[in-house]
Order: sequence, then structure tokens, then C-alpha cells
Amino acid sequence: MSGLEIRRLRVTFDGFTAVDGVDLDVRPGDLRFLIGPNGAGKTTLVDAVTGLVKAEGSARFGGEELLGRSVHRIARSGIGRTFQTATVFEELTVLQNLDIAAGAGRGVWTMLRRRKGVPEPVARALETVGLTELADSPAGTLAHGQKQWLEIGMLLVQDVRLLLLDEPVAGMSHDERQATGELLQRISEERTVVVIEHDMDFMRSFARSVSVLHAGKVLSEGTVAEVQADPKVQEVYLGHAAAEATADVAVQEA
Ligand SMILES: Nc1ncnc2c1ncn2[C@@H]1O[C@H](COP(=O)(O)OP(=O)(O)OP(=O)(O)O)[C@@H](O)[C@H]1O
Repeated sequence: MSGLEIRRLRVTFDGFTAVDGVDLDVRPGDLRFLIGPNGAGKTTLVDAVTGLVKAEGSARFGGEELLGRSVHRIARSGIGRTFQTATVFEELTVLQNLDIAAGAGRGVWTMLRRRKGVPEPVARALETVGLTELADSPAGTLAHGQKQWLEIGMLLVQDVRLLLLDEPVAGMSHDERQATGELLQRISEERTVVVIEHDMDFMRSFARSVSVLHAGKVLSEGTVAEVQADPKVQEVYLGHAAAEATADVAVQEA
């Protein structure tokens, strides 16, 4: 079973190189965190893999080349992503949201009709993301964290094999972060999961492996301990923190 294999990935915007020759391997069962300062190229890398921006090089999943395919074809290859803000249908119930996600090929009315029983994949996704009790609640009434879990559930019912999650715990409470970390660990046992994250505590608690991006390149890679001990990473993060502190002082003094 092969996971995500990225080679010499390059994305340029009007002459500016946002992703600059990235090699990345994420094996199934891994829970890879992609970290790095603002503008490092993390989201652009995910955009390239999901077909939202044009890229050079190669990005293969399960041995299949993704670059050059349409967004829809990539999605049909078992690749799904979430964005920083959850995109669920607020007026529909949790169950209806999952039904729609699962329902490629079925008519909308079939999906929305009240019916006995819940299809097995939907029931399993509800259970995995911990929303079984809330199946009949409108998605709009869910707490922020629960909406993110619903979105992850919508990927699970589509049997997505590679999940690319952009800052999944942004804005979550401590308990929601903990629950999300545990959820990602469970999911990644059977799938390949890549998480873009700025929350270092969350990364330290739940990452199985880490890639640090800086200025469009992979600066460092390894376990949390290896990456934290890397002087290049410390320099980028400390330099970054120092620059922010200086900017804060400058703002306060202005
Ligand atoms: N559509 C675009 N057109 C021009 N430049 C872009 C575009 N998208 C991203 N960039 C630039 O590419 C660089 C990488 O951006 P990207 O959003 O991938 O960084 P990031 O690591 O995800 O940052 P953050 O952590 O702030 O989300 C940035 O300098 C950004 O301004």
C-alpha cells in the first residue's frame, strides 16, 4: 500500500515561487504534520495536490499521478481536504450532511426523504466522529468543533484514503482539541492523514511525523523530537518569534 509521494513539486505565481522543489513521502498509517511560518507554502502544497493550483513535478497517491488531473477527478481518486472554515450545510441535519456526502449517484430527494435505518458507512462515520447522538440535529446548531468533526465525517463516508486538513483545531477549546487529536489518530490507522497546523502543543501531542516547510522548501523532517532538536528549525521559529516581538514593540511604540 503506497501513500503520498511528492517529487520536485514546484508552484509559481507570476514569477514568485511559493513551493520550491518539495519532496515528501507520507505512508499510510502516518499522521504527518506540516508546519512552518506564515507563507511557507503549506496551503499551496495542499492546493497543488488537490488540483486547485497548477504545479510542476509529481504528486502520486497510491501510485497514481495527480498533477494535471481536474479537482473532481482527484477527489474521485480518494483524496479529500478540509479548509480552515468548516463547509457544512447548516440547515440540514448531521445525518443529511453525511448522506449527501455519501450519496454520489443518488437523487437529492432520495437522500433527504425520511427513511428507516442509516446506511452502514454513514453510521460508522457518525460513530467515528462522535456525532451519533446528534445525528438529527441541524448542523447549524453544532459547536464549532463538532462542525469540523462533521466535515471529517463527510470525508470518511466518501471513503477518502488521503485526508488533507488545514488547521483543523483553529478556534477549538482545549477539550475539543484533545478529542480531535484522538480522532485523527484513529482515522490515520487506516488512512493517510496530513495536517497543516500552527498549534505547536497540538502537534507535539499528536503528530507521528513532522515536515517543516520554510520559504517553499522542506527545512526539516522527522519525529517531533528530531524536528524540535534541529537547529535550522529553532532558527526559523525563534527568528520568526523575535521578528514578531520586534513588530509588536514597534506597534506599541507607534
Ligand atoms: N494565488 C496566489 N497568488 C499569488 N501568491 C500566492 C497565492 N497563493 C499563495 N501565494 C503566496 O505563496 C506563498 C505561500 O502561501 P501559503 O498560503 O501556501 O503559505 P502557508 O504556509 O500556507 O501560510 P499560512 O500558514 O499563513 O497559511 C505566500 O507568500 C503567499 O502570499
